[in-house]
Amino acid sequence: MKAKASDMHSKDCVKVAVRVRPFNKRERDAGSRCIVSMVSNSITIQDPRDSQNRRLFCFDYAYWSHSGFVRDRRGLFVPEEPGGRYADQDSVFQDLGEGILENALQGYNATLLAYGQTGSGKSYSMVGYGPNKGLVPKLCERLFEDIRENQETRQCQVFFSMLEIYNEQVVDLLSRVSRTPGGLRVREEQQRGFYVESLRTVPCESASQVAQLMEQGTRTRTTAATHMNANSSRSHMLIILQLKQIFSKESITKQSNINLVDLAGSERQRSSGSEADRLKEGTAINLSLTTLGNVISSLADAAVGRKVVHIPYRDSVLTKLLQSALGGNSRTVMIATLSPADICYEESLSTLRYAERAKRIQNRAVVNESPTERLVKELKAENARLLQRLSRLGQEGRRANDETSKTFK
Ligand SMILES: Nc1ncnc2c1ncn2[C@@H]1O[C@H](COP(=O)(O)OP(=O)(O)OP(=O)(O)O)[C@@H](O)[C@H]1O
Repeated sequence: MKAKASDMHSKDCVKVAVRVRPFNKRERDAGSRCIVSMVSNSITIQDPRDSQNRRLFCFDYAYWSHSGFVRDRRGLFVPEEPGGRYADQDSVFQDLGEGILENALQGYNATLLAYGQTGSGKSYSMVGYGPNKGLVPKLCERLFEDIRENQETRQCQVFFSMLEIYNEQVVDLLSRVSRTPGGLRVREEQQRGFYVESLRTVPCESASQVAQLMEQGTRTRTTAATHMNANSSRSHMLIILQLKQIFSKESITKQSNINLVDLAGSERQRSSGSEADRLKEGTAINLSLTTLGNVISSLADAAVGRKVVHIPYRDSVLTKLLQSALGGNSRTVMIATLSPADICYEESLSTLRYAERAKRIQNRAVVNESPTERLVKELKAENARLLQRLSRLGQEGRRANDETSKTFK
């Protein structure tokens, strides 16, 4: 549980995973060809117009979820045969979700970002559909299991928030009151960094309570999208789990934030709306994603020693809220999702390039132990050391006295 000192100041590269989904109906109907192949952690994409043009990428994890699966009696997509290459929700969780949870339990902030074009499998990986639960519900189940198993050694509090960023406006997906015109304000404090003012944070005691809140949030998101005549795949969804752990015996409090981010579809937005809508979308909707790309590029350049004067975090709401996740105090994982189809070549190649840049980002995560508690802990240790020394000196003093009195007898 305790982070090693060497861990606390070392650089953590953003871990990147790529996942390829099965063909969808449209792709099957179009007789699409699979242009993506994977061997271990490397992935090759082939230009459908030029078979000699292949690009190879290597990532921390590569998940083949395109073929080799069956639907079992429970409705779960599982490998056709034991040990088959199909990566199911469980294996993705074991690699990515367990690590995120472990980091949060150690006191690190942790972030998981899903990036990819609309319909490439972001929501499937993050939230899941039906019995095929994704990373977020599985992570919550494991978190509350861990809390129950260790309730003798620590007390835990979990707070849940869910928000959406659309057109650079923040919408609280759990708020019971009507939407604030212009959205909620993003503020900055020196210690805390950027945060959303008046965002509802709900204390939670079980994974099922979190699941209910997520359902409520998803409903609000769909309604909001309809209300704004928008498509929810054009907004960014951010779930924040705040975890507070109190270790009374050691007088330590650890606090960590888990950010779970389902980004807007990364494809170039083609608006079917009015001229004014198109203008607005061209600037505001893409602004957060474009800025995210710029932040990632600048950080990737900085990581390879290029001179970078300015990281443009402040240019969009999303990058303000993700500042600590990108180049800051967080252990961050990105899952980039791909369609395997030839008709999606351009978008898939651009996702892979984006993911490759993200891989170079270096963060500096630290364990968030409460300083006052740490001080108490340090003072207690110092006190114990002094008492021990005093008692040793006392014994030595007594022995010396005894020796002196012996000499003078
Ligand atoms: N790994 C997978 N295995 C099986 N089916 C998948 C997988 N990934 C995605 N799918 C299916 O592909 C479809 C599109 O996936 P999903 O809704 O997750 O895309 P998305 O990227 O979140 O899209 P949007 O940006 O519109 O939210 C869904 O029907 C989903 O069930």
